[in-house]
Amino acid sequence: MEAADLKAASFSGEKFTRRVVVPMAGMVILAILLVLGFAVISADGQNRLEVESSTALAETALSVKKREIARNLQDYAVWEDVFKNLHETLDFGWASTNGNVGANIYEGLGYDLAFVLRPDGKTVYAVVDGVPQTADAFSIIPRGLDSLVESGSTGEPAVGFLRSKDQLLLVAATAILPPSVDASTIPPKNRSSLVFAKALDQTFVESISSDYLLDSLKVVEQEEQADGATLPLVDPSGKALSYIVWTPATPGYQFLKWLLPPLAAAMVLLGLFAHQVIRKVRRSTEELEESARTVETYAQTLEESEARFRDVAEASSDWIWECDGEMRLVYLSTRFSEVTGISAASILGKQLDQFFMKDTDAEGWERLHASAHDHVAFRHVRCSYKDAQGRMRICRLAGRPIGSSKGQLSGFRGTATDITEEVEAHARANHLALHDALTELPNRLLFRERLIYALSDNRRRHSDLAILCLDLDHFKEVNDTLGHGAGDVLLRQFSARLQTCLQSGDTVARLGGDEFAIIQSSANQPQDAGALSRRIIEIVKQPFQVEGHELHVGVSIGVAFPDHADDPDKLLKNADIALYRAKQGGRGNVRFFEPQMDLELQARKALEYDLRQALLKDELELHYQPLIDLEAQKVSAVEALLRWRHPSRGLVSPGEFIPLAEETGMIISIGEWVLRTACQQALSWPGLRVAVNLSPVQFRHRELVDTVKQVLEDTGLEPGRLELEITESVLINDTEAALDILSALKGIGVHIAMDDFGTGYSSLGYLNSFPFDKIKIDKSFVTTLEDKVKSLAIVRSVIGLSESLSMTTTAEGVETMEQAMLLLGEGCKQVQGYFFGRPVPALEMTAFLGNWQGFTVLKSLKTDAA
Ligand SMILES: Nc1nc2c(ncn2[C@@H]2O[C@H](COP(=O)(O)O[C@H]3[C@@H](O)[C@H](n4cnc5c(=O)[nH]c(N)nc54)O[C@@H]3COP(=O)(O)O)[C@@H](O)[C@H]2O)c(=O)[nH]1
Repeated sequence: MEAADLKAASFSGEKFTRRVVVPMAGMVILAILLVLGFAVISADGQNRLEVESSTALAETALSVKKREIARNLQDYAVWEDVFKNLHETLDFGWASTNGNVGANIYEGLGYDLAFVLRPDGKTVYAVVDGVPQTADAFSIIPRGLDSLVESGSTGEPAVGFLRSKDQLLLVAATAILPPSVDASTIPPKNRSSLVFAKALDQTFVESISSDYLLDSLKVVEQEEQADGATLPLVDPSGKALSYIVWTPATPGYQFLKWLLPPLAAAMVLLGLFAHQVIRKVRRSTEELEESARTVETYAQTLEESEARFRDVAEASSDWIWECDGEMRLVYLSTRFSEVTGISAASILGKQLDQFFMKDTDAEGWERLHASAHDHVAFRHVRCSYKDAQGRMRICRLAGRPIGSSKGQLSGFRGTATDITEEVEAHARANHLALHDALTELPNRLLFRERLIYALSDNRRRHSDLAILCLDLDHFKEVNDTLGHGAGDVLLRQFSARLQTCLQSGDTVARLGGDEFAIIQSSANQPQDAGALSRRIIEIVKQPFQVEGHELHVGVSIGVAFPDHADDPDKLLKNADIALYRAKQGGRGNVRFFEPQMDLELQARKALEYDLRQALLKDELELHYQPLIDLEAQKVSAVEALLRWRHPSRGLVSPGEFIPLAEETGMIISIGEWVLRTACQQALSWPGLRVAVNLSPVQFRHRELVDTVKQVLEDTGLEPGRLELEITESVLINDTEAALDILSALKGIGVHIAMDDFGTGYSSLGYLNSFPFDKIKIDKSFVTTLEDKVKSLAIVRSVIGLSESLSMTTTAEGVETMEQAMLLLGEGCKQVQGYFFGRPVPALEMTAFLGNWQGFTVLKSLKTDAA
């Protein structure tokens, strides 16, 4: 059934109510009304029949009473004795004798009145309520009696209802005639009349009522009852004098009474039954509706799913294929031609494996054939085919057997998904995941994989293996000065040169930044690793041409062998440790890993950890060494020198931990602490300048100038009382930037001293370019001042140069009086050294300053010098 048909077939509860419940209820109500109507009409009919029959009965009763009175009257009127004693003569005695026309008329016959009227109408004899008397009949019955008497004079009794003064009477009158004489011989006008009257009193009415079963019969003046149970009592002229009324039986109502309860019960039952039926039908209808809806939903879902399937089939690169039992292609969806460019007709009829070819998935290919043989479904079988242009494409096949109606295999049906792009993308992603994008060399991941393989192979073949870690010297400077673009070019050129040094089977990888690594397989280790390292160092010595610049960089190499570790990560780490040591020993070096190096590295790490804690645990402190102004003969400054009081290591020399702090960057926070502490301390030594050493790392830090400003502001030390000591090395790499920083510092008002002058490049050009406030002659010259002519010459020329540039000269490391005398003689302005005072904690320095007797010493020195 179509969805639309189902929809049409189903109808809602509302419709059900309209189409089924309402008509059914209407019919039931109509039936009830009809039955009720019929019952009421029938009851009414019965009632009317009853009224009619009771009316007939009442008429009969009256007529019986009339006939009865007429017959009784006739008995007396046609009696010889009556004719003789009451017509021919009037024998009152005879008449009143009981048994004649006396009390017996009342007591025996029940008539209330009896009259004898002469032919002239005169009442000659009367019996009233059984009492014979002479009363006038017309006085008692004033109206209608005369005509009744006249009618009865014919000899036939005339009967009618007449009214006395106070009651209604049934009256009968007839002529008194002798039975022995032919009545016609006596003319009517000569006839006497006998009249009987019976009052329609309660007794009379009740007798009729009981005799004729006329319930509640009574005489009324007006016609009361509308239902017809009434009968007029008319006088001889036909005028209604009164009415008798009674309550007729109501068999109809009885019938209704009898009928209605069971009928009502039947109706209720019928109603309940109908309700139940309707409920059931309604429920069934709703269930039907629900199932119709479900079917409709299924149908709709099916339709949507079909549409979706069609859309997907048309939109995706998949195509649908079908084979017969012999695995010959018998159907190809339209997408086939669109994707492959091949006409379906040219392929149909071919075996499935004639079109599709085995690809890298050999196991899948076997599975495909096994599935075809065993009639089971298969999927994810990767295979290839040639498209219309002859290009090799890769696709993924899935199929399931199609059963015939007899349950036999009638073929296979499935999908083919072209995954060429996916495979290519995967390969690309794979390549990207395993190679360095800049140099195209294997990356760390691939290097590690190869190393794992090489190590397992090495174990198998017992061949020797070397791992080389390489790091370009001064690469950072190239990046910083020429930019990252130039750095990238350099890295590419370097990687190209590296590859020329390798043998086939070796792997070179870029591990990150300027860090490279090589896996060298050779039967002659460690000699070959050494030779390769030297080759690389040599080849890198050749200048690189980068963006118009000729760059001279070196390379440091660390080498490790599986002898010390055959775990790939450990091996690489060992090579890295060796590289670190190579760099420490000066650039352009090669170092082979030794277990000792690892221990040193561990020690260094422990020191690094402790140093990090030192700041937090307040283990750092400053010692101060005096600087003596020879001219003014006083202590003019103190140099702040850092000390680390370690709980177990003891007092650690800055020479030991400052390089580590510089390498790890901790020097920034340590340096700031030194600066702040020294400035704060200087406040307690008024008039003295405090000298603070700046590490090259600290000097290059972009926040140096701001930090200095902030510290001076926070501590309130006058800027002119702070002297910052820098070494020549800060000027070497980027002189201009360094000069900018120096100018900024000078701008704050602090003094700048060139420390350790003579140990580095000793470029006099720096002194010209930037007017330092002071030059500190390194202690190595002072120490050898007496022995080496060269030292004296250098000291002398530095002092001369300083003077000409208006700078102060400070000679460091003065340990003897001789050195001091010599320096004084050479015109040196300031001296510093153990001879005058060793670096001491602040408290001791305060005491030293208080006890300073230097003037006398200097004076004696001056005298000696003179
Ligand atoms: N960046 C920072 N460097 C600092 C800081 N504190 C010290 N240092 C540098 O550490 C190096 C070693 O310093 P130290 O062991 O304190 O040695 C200093 C003096 O004790 C020593 N000196 C002084 N007089 C003499 C002497 O007569 N003979 C002798 N053999 N040595 C002497 O010289 C060092 C001071 O040198 P200098 O700084 O060149 O004035 C050292 O390079 C310090 O610079 C710091 O807080 N930050």
